[in-house]
Amino acid sequence: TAPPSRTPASGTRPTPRPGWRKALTESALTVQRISSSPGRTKVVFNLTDCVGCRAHRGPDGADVGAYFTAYFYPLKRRWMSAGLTRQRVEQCFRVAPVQDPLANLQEAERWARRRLSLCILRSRLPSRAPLSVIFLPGVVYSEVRRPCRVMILVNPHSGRGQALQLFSGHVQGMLTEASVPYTLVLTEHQNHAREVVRKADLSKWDALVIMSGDGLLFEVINGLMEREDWQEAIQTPLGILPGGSGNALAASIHHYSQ
Ligand SMILES: Nc1ncnc2c1ncn2[C@@H]1O[C@H](COP(=O)(O)OP(=O)(O)OP(=O)(O)O)[C@@H](O)[C@H]1O
Repeated sequence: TAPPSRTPASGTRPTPRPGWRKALTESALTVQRISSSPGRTKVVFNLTDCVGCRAHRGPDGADVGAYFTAYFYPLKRRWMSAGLTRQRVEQCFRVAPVQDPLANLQEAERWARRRLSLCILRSRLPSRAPLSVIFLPGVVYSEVRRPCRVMILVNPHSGRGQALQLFSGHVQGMLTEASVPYTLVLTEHQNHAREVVRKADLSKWDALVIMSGDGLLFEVINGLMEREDWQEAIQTPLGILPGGSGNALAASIHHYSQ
């Protein structure tokens, strides 16, 4: 087992640094250097900040080791700023207990899928809650099935017309890291989201997420309430990602979830 490192750049091979130990609890992944020398020897990754992980081979075909990469979004202070914001931290771990690349990959998959994924789930939930949650840092977590299938409605004209760019720049990658399958719906006119939600087969979705301002969420709620099965439909977990101009609801939900 090797220490945390950035994902190896294509064509490069990370320098093996032996003597690190990983420990996984329900709340944290700790990586500790086995060393008698002073200095920073322990790194703790809080699993509540982790959105997902994946196992993979390295870029060098001759490397028998396998890797698992975990994606964290811890709250960090920005340079010259007083407030804390979530910032992406990608950690790649090399796994090479034996000389067999396939066995090493299986071991990396074991870490990535069974151990880390399970711990991410447990760290987010009260002890007896079902193992299900939406993996988007900075939002209120709803209890939904995993893997959860999400319909994401984006109003490309909301705010300063940048909702789609915000989605591709900030959200899309995070959904991939968290292995959340989604369908993107770009609204084309006023009340489009309302119609889509009113007619949708909601059994296909575990959550509806809107990336816009308050107006689109208002449409989605109206669409749900206009259905014949509204009592069931309104139970669908809803998510809001700020993409509008005011974003009053997203701001207040986020504020009270802190
Ligand atoms: N493609 C579209 N073209 C024109 N209007 C749209 C489109 N998609 C949605 N809308 C309408 O735009 C209205 C305003 O959108 P929304 O509230 O999401 O953004 P905003 O006004 O920029 O943000 P905020 O409400 O936070 O100030 C919504 O009520 C919705 O009906």
